[in-house]
Formats: sequence, C-alpha cells, structure tokens
Amino acid sequence: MVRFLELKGFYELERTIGCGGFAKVKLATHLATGEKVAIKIMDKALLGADLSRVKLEISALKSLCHDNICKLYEVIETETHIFLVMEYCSGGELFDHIVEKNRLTETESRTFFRQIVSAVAYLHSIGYAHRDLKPENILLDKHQNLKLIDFGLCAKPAGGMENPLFTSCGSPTYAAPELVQGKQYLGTEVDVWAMGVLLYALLVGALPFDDVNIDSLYKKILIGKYPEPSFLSSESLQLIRSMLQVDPKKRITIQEMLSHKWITFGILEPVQYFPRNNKNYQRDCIDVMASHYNVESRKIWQHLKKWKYDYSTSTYLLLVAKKKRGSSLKLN
Ligand SMILES: CN(C)C[C@H]1CC[C@H](N2C(=O)N(C)Cc3cnc4ccc(-c5cc(Cl)c(O)c(Cl)c5)nc4c32)CC1
Repeated sequence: MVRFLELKGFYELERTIGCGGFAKVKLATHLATGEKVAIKIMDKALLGADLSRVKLEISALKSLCHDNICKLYEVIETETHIFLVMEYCSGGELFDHIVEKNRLTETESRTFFRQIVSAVAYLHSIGYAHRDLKPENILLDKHQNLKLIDFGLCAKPAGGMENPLFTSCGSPTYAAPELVQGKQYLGTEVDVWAMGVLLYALLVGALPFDDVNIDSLYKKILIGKYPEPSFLSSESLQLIRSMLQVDPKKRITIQEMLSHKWITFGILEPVQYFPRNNKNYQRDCIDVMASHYNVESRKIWQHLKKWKYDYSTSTYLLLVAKKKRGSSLKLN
C-alpha cells in the first residue's frame, strides 16, 4: 500500500472498507484521540472532471451538522491526493440490514425512516437536495443510528430550492418520473420520491419498480404502478402512495411528512430536524487540547472557530464525540 507521509503521526491507515467510483474508503485511527475514522482517499490524477463533484461534496459536508448525516472531521489535500476524514459507521449499509432481515416490521421501519426524514428535512431546510438517496448511501453506526453519506450529487441550486435542476443523476431505480423524462425538476421533490422507494424497500423488502431492462424500468416508473402487498397497514400504504405520486406537484412534501399519521404513530411527536446547535463550544474539550498542546484555551478557541477542517478540527470534533459517548477526554 502506498505510504501517505502526510498522514504519518496523525492517522494510522487500516483496511479498505469500500470502494466507490473514483474513491477508496479506508478504516483508520485518529492517533491523538484513538478514535476510529473512515478516510475517503481520492487520487487527483484519476478525478478529472469529477474534481468539481468532490469540491461540491466537501463544501456540502462542511456545512452539514446533523446526527443522521455522516460527519466530516478533516480535509487533507496534497499534491496528488485528497483525503476526507469522516465519521466511521461500523454498522454497515442499511441495504444489507434489510436483505438479511428480508423485510422490517412497521415499528423498525418507522424508527429508521424517521431518521431519514429528519436528515433530509434538515438538508432541504438549509437549501440542499441529496439527489442520490438509496439504501446503499445510508449506513448504520454501532448504535443502529442511520448516517446519510455520499453528497457527490447533492445540489444547492443557485437562488434556492425553488429553482429547477436539470442534470439527470442518481440511480434509475430510485429516480423520479420527471427525472427519467429529463424534465426540469425540483431536488426536494425527487428526494421525496426516492424516500418513497426507500420506505417501500424497508417495509416490503423489495423495490417498487424493478426491471433488468432499463427502458421497461423507466416505463414502470412513469406509470407509477407497483405491487401493494396485503401485509402493509393502510397508513403506511397511504404514505407510500403520497410519496410515489408521478405528478411531482401532487407529491407529499417533506414538511407534511414530519407529522404524517404513520410517521408519528405510537410516538405522537413530529420528526425534529434541527440539530443541537453545534456552535456552542465544549469548554472541557478545548481545555484538554489547550493543556495537551500547552497553549491557552483562548488560542485553541480562536483557531477552532475558523473551522479550517485541519487536525485541530478533527481532534476537537472527536473529543466532542467521545464526551457524548461518556468516554474519558484524554489525548495521546
Ligand atoms: C458505494 N459508494 C459509492 C461508496 C461506498 C464506499 C464505502 C462506504 N462504507 C461502506 O460501504 N461500509 C460498509 C463501511 C463504511 C464505514 N464508514 C463509512 C463512513 C463514511 C463513508 C463515506 C463514503 C463515501 Cl464514498 C462518501 O462520499 C461519504 Cl460522505 C462517506 N463510508 C463508510 C463506509 C460506503 C460508500
């Protein structure tokens, strides 16, 4: 394996945990805190036109802070590579979780789906659309919390979410009718459609629209008809129908979903989507860094609030994660 000198002393690279397109994702240890992280490694020479997508993903990840969105800790750029240091999700892909259980109960599906609704409502509230929502892009952490990943296709249309997008992207199986027709579309509306496909996959253990032939898959999506198994409750079926509306203007909105009767069944609480304000600094974490690096806390704080996504950022964010887990705040 190529030795990355820039990581030496800061991270210890371990096994490859996945490959995606132009990136390799490796498990690693953040040496100062001993915390496990996932590092997405991209060779600039191989990126070509995808470099703009990577820059887009980085700027998106830097502005996202939500319990159900994979956290970015640090960005390292060298002559030849870009490294994204991110939260490690040890629970694997949601997709595999569904496959091994065949299908989930309504209660399990509701627990997972509320987290997806929270993450997507948060994304939309700050002007982003994910545009590639699918089970493969939803991971689990060790506490079965969902983590949305892969923001390479997310869009923040100039002038806000009301402005239509054009680029057709994402996977056809989860693509909305207006997307496969190459029409103008709203990122928020195609995300809701993809969430409808996701909810169907959770509850039914199969895809609503599936076909080996891409053209017949498209036809099925445009017709918008899919099997409605009898084991589905009427509330869940009603929600799926309102999300898989061929006409995007008839489709339920994410705001209406927050308090939908299936979403709140048994919980009564609508979905919350605003994260704890991450801007209030954790003084104890800053003090641990200050004493470790032998500088005043004020200096550490002044550096941190620039959010440079350097090793100080990753050390601070990982100390905050340790504190949240109740682990001891110490640095090596
Ligand atoms: C199929 N995709 C295009 C790539 C695939 C690469 C492995 C990855 N993974 C896995 O597949 N496990 C099973 C382990 C795993 C554990 N923690 C992870 C933490 C972050 C990410 C991650 C990956 C990418 Cl490409 C991102 O853009 C972001 Cl924002 C985050 N992937 C992780 C990851 C899932 C995605």
